[in-house]
Amino acid sequence: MERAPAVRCRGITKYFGDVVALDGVDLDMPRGQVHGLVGPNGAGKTTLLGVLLGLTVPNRGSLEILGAPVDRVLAVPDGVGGFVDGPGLYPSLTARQNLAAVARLRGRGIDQGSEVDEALEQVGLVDVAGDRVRGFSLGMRQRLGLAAALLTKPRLLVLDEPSNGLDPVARRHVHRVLEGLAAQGAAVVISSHQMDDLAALCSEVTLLARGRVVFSGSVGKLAAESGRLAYRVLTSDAATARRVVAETPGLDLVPDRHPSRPDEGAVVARGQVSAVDDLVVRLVGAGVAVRELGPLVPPLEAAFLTLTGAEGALAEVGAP
Ligand SMILES: Nc1ncnc2c1ncn2[C@@H]1O[C@H](COP(=O)(O)OP(=O)(O)OP(=O)(O)O)[C@@H](O)[C@H]1O
Repeated sequence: MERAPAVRCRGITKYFGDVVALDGVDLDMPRGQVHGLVGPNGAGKTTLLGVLLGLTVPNRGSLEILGAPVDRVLAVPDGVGGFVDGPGLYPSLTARQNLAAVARLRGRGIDQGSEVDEALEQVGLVDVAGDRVRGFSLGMRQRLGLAAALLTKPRLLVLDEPSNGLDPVARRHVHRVLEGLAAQGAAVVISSHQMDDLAALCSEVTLLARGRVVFSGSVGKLAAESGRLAYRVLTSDAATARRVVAETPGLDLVPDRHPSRPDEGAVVARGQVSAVDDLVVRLVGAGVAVRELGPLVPPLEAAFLTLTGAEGALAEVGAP
């Protein structure tokens, strides 16, 4: 059983009236990893997370969680924790009282003292443990929701936009918690619109569009499938660099449409990674120093725009 993936969806379909929110989703999510769900607004991410949390019953398809088939009933499957659409919290109770309430409700042996303190510590809320949640910011509520989920020691943790409202320090904190959980063998599934979060955290991502899986696999594979990206190259000699780009097979020189970053020495070249490798070798051979080199649009974002049919947005940044 432990060998089974954390999640196995086959043909999961969900309608809301005439709207097809999920349209035959086949998906495996392994244990011991953070798996990202990404897609445009209305793609079906929250609906899928709701199915995993037992909040939404699909119309068709089969679901296995942690090796066990899930019945078509509204119930949190064993070993699963998390939340969608924000954590459910009691505003008039303090952070510690909220967690103690979770411990009592979901309990089975959760210590209302030490384990609650440990969860508060993990999400960095010890200093405000005695404050009422009514006065909490969005980011503090998000972290308290995460602490509540951690208390139940989930083997599958499901979170909708976990970085929503977090400042950079809190965001790092949450990343560490999620990575730690995955390192201990749990599966973590998050949805996010923040590509840098997904790139930093996720071993694998699933891209949903109009309720269908359009890609599922490693971030590296997704970037490779996005094809020819535009790279900005800052060198010691722009004129020679332009000539070398023009001479390098598989590369096109494209206008830098980022006038807000006026680097006289920068050129923008579009092509596969292998052609860009070749360019660097040729530049050095021509006595031109490469000072900076990077994709104009991060590969994950480029893949998102390409695979969801939003190439127009890519064209705006010189990467058609
Ligand atoms: N309870 C509901 N009743 C009716 N329609 C719904 C309901 N929940 C979701 N939908 C519809 O199902 C589709 C998928 O919605 P969902 O919230 O899963 O998308 P999402 O990818 O999470 O979007 P976002 O990025 O905006 O959060 C949308 O067309 C949405 O309007």
